Amino acid sequence: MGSDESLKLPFIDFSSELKPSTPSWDSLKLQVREALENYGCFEASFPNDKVPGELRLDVFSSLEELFDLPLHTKQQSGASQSFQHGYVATPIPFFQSFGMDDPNLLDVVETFTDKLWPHGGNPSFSNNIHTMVGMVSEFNRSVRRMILESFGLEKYVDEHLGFTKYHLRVMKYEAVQPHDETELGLRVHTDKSFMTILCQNEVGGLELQTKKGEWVKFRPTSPSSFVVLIGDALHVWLNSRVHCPKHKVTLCQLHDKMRYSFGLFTIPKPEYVIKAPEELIDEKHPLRFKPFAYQEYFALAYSKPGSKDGSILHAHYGI
Ligand SMILES: O=C(O)CCC(=O)C(=O)O
Ligand SMILES: [Fe+2]
Repeated sequence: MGSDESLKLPFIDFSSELKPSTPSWDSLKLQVREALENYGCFEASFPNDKVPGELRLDVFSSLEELFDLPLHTKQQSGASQSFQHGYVATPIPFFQSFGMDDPNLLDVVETFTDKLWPHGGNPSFSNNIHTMVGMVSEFNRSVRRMILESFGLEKYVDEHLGFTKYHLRVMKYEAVQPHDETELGLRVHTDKSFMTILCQNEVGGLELQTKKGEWVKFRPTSPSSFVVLIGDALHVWLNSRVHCPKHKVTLCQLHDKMRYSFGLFTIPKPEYVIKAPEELIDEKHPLRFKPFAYQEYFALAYSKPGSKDGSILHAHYGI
């Protein structure tokens, strides 16, 4: 099915102060819940004092610098055991990515940077990435608190926030010579995370599928927007009360610019057992998934090629 050009992602303006128990917080949390129930995602916009436009530009120039390194240097960041870690490159279209666990820790980012720039590291790269991760992860904690509050699950907030870690993936997409007008940059999948927050440079391409099955192209309303989306882990933990959107990236052949994106994935700690709280289980909402340890699902999802679209989740754990 093609995308419906008239559809837009829900848009939420986060310019007010994000302080729990304030009227603006309570209004935002209802908007967040409504967007996630129907779309599983939304566009979040921030004023310049929260995520400065210059920081965004600095992050994208740092990514250009990173992907411009010679191939053998990029491979030194650690061989990839899975799509998740180290450097990955695929030829058509030319897609490259780097994955890093715990990017919220400055020494982890610096160790990564020192491997790639062995003569003195690259302090501005480390600072740009680490600062952006800090801002996005703080925002992510607020959104998850809003979601739990909106379902009356305040008592789980500390447990939920405490059992998560972060993973960063940065990507570069390059369209190759046309076979067709558009081509697939990243195939259809759901994220395995609790939540993912993405930002991209000015080159579009992200498409997400709504609960009704329509594909929506993400066209940012403002250049300072992020996309927030639900992954399998939160979909299961919330007993399917929020949608988990399949998504993909398509590239327009006519675009001669590179597409860069930055994704911060909030993931459960490996041993965390994902089990819906009893408050979300009733006659109208029977338990939808058997509980499982996150590492078990993660290993399963990455062991079977072609199983990234969420079907394996339903096949193994669906009730
Ligand atoms: O590049 C993008 O905008 C999307 C990336 C994505 O969906 C992923 O890494 O899981
Ligand atoms: Fe994704």
